[in-house]
Amino acid sequence: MQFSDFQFFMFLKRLSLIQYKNLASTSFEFDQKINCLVGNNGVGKTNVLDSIYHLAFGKSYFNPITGQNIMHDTEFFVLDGVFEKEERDEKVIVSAKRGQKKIIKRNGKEYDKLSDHVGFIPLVIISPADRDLIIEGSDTRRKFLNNVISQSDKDYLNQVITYTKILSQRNSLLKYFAANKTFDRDTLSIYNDQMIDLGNKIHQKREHFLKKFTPIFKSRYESISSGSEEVNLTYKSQLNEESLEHLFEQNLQKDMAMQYTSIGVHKDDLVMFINDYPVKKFGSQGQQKSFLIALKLAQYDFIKEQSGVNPILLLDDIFDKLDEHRVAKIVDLVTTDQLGQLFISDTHAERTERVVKETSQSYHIFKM
Ligand SMILES: Nc1ncnc2c1ncn2[C@@H]1O[C@H](COP(=O)(O)OP(=O)(O)OP(=O)(O)O)[C@@H](O)[C@H]1O
Repeated sequence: MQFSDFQFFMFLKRLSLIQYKNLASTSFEFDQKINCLVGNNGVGKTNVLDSIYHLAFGKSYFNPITGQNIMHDTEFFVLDGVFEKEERDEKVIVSAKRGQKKIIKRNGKEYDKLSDHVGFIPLVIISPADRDLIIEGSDTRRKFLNNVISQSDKDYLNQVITYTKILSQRNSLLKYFAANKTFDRDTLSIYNDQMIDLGNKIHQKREHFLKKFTPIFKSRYESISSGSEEVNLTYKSQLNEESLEHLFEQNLQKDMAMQYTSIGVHKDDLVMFINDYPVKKFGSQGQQKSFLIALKLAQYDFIKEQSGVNPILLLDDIFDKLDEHRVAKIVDLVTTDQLGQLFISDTHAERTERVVKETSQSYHIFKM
C-alpha cells in the first residue's frame, strides 16, 4: 500500500523514554500500522501507552500529578517521540523535573500554552480505567467531553481553562466576603459577567457536540452489542432551562453561605442511559463494557471526521473487556483501508498475535 497517496496519514515512528514511571530507559521503532506490547503484569506496557498519550495531550491519562510520573528516586523524565504527519517529521518532547513546570516542545520550540499542542496529535485511548466514566462523579465525564471537543476546537479548551480560573477567583472572593463580613456587588459582577460569557459559549459547544456525537455513539453501540437494548446520552446542565445570569442572581445567598459557586457549567454532566435507565445502576457488566467501548469508538469517529486524520488508537488491556472476536473486529475497523495506527497491550503474546495476524496488516510485537 502506498501511504504517500494519502495526505492525512499520521503515525508515531519512534519513541524513547527516560525515567517514565517504571521505565528507566527504553526506545521503540514502531510499525506504521499495528504495534503490540506484550509481557507480564506490571512490566510497564500501560506506561508505554500512557507515554504516547502524554505526548499527544501533555499529560498522563492515568495520573495527572506530574511528579508521580517521574520514576521513583529520580529527578526527571523525558519522553521523546517522532511522529510522521502529512509526510513531515514532527518531533515532540515532553519533559518534567521535580518541582518545576513541565516543558513541551515541538521541533525544538517550546509551547507557551499546553492548549496550543492539544489536537495536533489526534488520539483515543480505550482502557479498563474508562469505567470511571460510569462509576465516578461528573468531573470525569466533563473531562471526557472536554477532551473530545478540544481536540478539534482550540478556542473551546481555552474557554474552559479561563472559565475554571475565574471560577476559582470567584470562589476566593466569596470566601473573602465571609471572612471579612463584607460584600461588594461590583467586584462580584466582574466575575459573573466573565463566567456568563464563557459559560454560555461552553454550554452551546457541549450541546452542539452532543447532538452530533450521540447518533454516532448509538450506532457504534448497536454494532458491537449483541443485545437489542436502546442506549442514550443526555446533556445535563443547569443552563438548559435558565440563563446563567438569572441563576447567579437566584443563588447569591446560597453561594455566599457556602462560599462556593454552586451554579455554572462546572456542574454539567453527561447522563448515560440503557433502556431509559441509568447505566451505572442498571447496566449489566457486559452492557457497561460495550457502552464504554461504543463511547470511545464514537470518539474515534468524531475526531477523525473533525480533523481529517485517523487518530492513533491505544487499546490497553482490551481483552479484559472483549473476547477475541470482538477485538479482531475493532482492529479491522481501524486498520483496514483506512490508515490508523494502533497500539495494543496484552499479557498473552499468542492471543494478540492471533488477532492481529487475521487483519493481514503489517504489525510488530514488542516483548517487554
Ligand atoms: N513513578 C513511578 N516510578 C516507578 N514505578 C512506577 C511509577 N509509577 C508507576 N510505577 C509502576 O509501574 C509498574 C507497571 O505499570 P503498568 O501499568 O505499565 O504495567 P502493565 O505491564 O501494563 O501491567 P498489567 O498487565 O498489569 O496492566 C507498576 O508496578 C507501578 O507500580
